[in-house]
Amino acid sequence: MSAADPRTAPRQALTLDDYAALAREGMDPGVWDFLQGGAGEERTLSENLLAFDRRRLRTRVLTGVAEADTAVTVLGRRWAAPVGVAPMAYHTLVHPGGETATVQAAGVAGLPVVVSTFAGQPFDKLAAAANSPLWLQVYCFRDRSVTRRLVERAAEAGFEALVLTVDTPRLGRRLRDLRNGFRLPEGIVPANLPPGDYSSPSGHSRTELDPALDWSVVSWLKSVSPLPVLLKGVTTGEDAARALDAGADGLVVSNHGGRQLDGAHATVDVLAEVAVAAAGRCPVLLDGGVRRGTDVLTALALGADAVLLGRPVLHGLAVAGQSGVADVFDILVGELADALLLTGTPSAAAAGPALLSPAGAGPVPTPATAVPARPAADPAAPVVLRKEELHASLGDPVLDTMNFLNEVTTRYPGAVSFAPGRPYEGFFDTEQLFGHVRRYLDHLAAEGDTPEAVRTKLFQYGPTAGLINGLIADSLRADEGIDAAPGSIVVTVGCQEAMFLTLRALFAGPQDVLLAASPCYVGITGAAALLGIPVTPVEEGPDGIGTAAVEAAVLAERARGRRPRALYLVPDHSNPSGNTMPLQAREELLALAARLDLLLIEDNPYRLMSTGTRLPTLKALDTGRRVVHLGSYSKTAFPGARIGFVVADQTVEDAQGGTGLLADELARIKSMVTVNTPPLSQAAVAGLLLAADGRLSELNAGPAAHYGDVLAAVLEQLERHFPEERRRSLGLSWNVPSGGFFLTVNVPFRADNAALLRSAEEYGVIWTPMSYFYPQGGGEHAMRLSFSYLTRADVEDGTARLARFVEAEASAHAAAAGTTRAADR
Ligand SMILES: Cc1cc2nc3c(=O)[nH]c(=O)nc-3n(C[C@H](O)[C@H](O)[C@H](O)COP(=O)(O)O)c2cc1C
Repeated sequence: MSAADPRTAPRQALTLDDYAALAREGMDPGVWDFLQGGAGEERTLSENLLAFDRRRLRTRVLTGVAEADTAVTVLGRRWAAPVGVAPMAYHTLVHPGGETATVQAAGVAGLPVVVSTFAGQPFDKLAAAANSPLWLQVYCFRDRSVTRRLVERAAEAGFEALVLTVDTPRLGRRLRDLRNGFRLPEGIVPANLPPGDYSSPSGHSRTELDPALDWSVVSWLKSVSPLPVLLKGVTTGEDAARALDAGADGLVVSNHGGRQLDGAHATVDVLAEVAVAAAGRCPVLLDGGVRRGTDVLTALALGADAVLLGRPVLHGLAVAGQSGVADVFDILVGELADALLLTGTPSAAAAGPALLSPAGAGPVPTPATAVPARPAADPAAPVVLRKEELHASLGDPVLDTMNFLNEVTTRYPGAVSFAPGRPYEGFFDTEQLFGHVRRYLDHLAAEGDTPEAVRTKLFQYGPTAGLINGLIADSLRADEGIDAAPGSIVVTVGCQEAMFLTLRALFAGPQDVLLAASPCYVGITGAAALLGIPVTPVEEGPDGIGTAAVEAAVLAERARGRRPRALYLVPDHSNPSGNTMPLQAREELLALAARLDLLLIEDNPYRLMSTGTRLPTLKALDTGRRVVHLGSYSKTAFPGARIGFVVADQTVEDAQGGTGLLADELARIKSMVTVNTPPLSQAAVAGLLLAADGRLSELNAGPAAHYGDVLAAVLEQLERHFPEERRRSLGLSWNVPSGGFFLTVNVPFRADNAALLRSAEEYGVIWTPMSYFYPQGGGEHAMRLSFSYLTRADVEDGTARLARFVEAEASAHAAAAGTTRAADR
């Protein structure tokens, strides 16, 4: 099949793409299409390449690295570079040397080969030619005895591992092959399978491959072979976790080179998710689109232990047999060595996330979107700024999370809205505001301030850390049992500024990650995005965030070479879920944080607005000063004041041994952000605190009862419209928060923007898609209902509308599912 002149090929081919071009020249077009093509419109196929193209590496200089070591160890075996050969059927199709030539080239390069179930040459012949590890790729047949025999043959030949392909219940729709009516040429048959008709790969896969595999296949395979089992085709964190539970010894992040589901993600885009879930417990490999040494390094930086190379190996083989494959390896490994050296990375094993852009692994603009130089502007024309020239974080979708919701709310003013997390306005009284300020001014006078001093306090720039820190400290002691010195408190412009200051101070470099409860309040993920801080979600359950999940996330991040610096959480009546952590979970989390040297950022705006027993805050239980406590007066006083605060009582020691508090550092940052929090606002809140002797809980007993009553109304109405039997048959459920402003309703259909629009337009009811609070995916079948802004009457009306909407969506969903099932039959 190879036609290009092998003597000229290596001279002409300087890159793997050069090899592809040469291979194509000499190949039968039908074979080329079979080899090169992907499924459907080949969007995933090209995305595999584009996703690498979008990434850029950070280079460190003057590192003293004169030569980089490309070697790695995988499953206890040394590979000369983090590169292996991906399993590909029928190497004999492109060169008579077939798999033997590939294996020989790999042996010389010190790289492993994963041999396909559909290899064109027998395992024992390959083993005899091999000088590096051979693994067997396994397809599981309907007739398990065929699979079993295959595996046994490989083990007998000395293969070292099994790679079970899990993304192929049947072959993807490869349109090029369908159009070409592709059939394997005579003589091209699998050498390690029983005789049969293999001429149509897709036809054969339909009749022979087991389409109904489940996780039990892993234990079955392990029961018939002592070899380690890797799963090829895992592309989500959830499946990675399941795979490890099922006993997998390794994972290959793969979309089959874009040959299965067209529309699947590029593998490099999902690699980090899988690597985090694997948490260093097993090797993680990646294939798909690797064409350059920098692609290999990018994959390592995102958490891969090694990559597998697919089509380029067949290109090299087609062009020049064993020497072509050898040249492909030389080019790729040489490029990798260059990339290591030029980024200042001493070895492949040392490659980590710091090699990627500061936002972690965020895509960088493609050349197509790069900004061209602009012609000199007409000096008289008003300036027009280009979005691409503003800071890249402004493109982060989290910043637009609420845009659509706001748009819908404006467009349907008559709808009942379960969306805003605002306090109820019935308790606000304009006149009282003057009373609060007056009370604070009287307090200052009683404390000995002269009228001039009072005037200065109100009218001048004030102390950056705040004016009313003493009153806040008293209130925290009276209400929360938190013993915080006034000097450890910084009064901020809303809690949002407190988050911003805290993140800025604590996160030192690209290796520092923020763990955040998932689902999560968008204010914190937005602040992290603006500051370029990577966020790793930690799943929250009905009892809030669990220690096992936190520990797994911390270990996973450490395995990737990153430092989990702090965990952000809302322990009481969380936004958005409404869940509350039990006391024991709080104590366990504090113990874990101490053990893992993790800081906790506790945000707790809703607890004093809730009736019933209040559990101690994390800060009240915090004997080791691990908790940075964020506070807000937006719910307990009024949001227009924009008063929040942070208790940051951690000691900070400088290189000379001098010490201060984290609060001092936060104040230094604040001095360059908002300078000080408006004194008039502080005065209004202080007056309120004084009115209640610091006990906001007492002052808010009325509003808290109101919120409790509205929450009860929502629960009653949901129950009325969906009694137990009905909701069970619909697949509907909701949580029962003990307070706060929110609850979660799980629905049997996708609660996305399209559904929200139908809900507003046809039923006059608005809610928030829960997926907004999962920046990395999740919550697609849940909605957040906020009730704080509503009255009982609103709730009755709104829930009736919501019930009609849910019933309609659920039956449309059931009808669609029925149609699909019928079509499948
Ligand atoms: C011609 C060809 C045959 C393949 N045969 C198999 C196979 O038998 N088993 C398997 O698990 N994957 C198979 N694959 C998928 C590869 O193992 C791998 O996932 C993919 O080629 C990697 O992408 P890349 O070609 O962009 O490097 C095949 C791919 C190609 C191109």
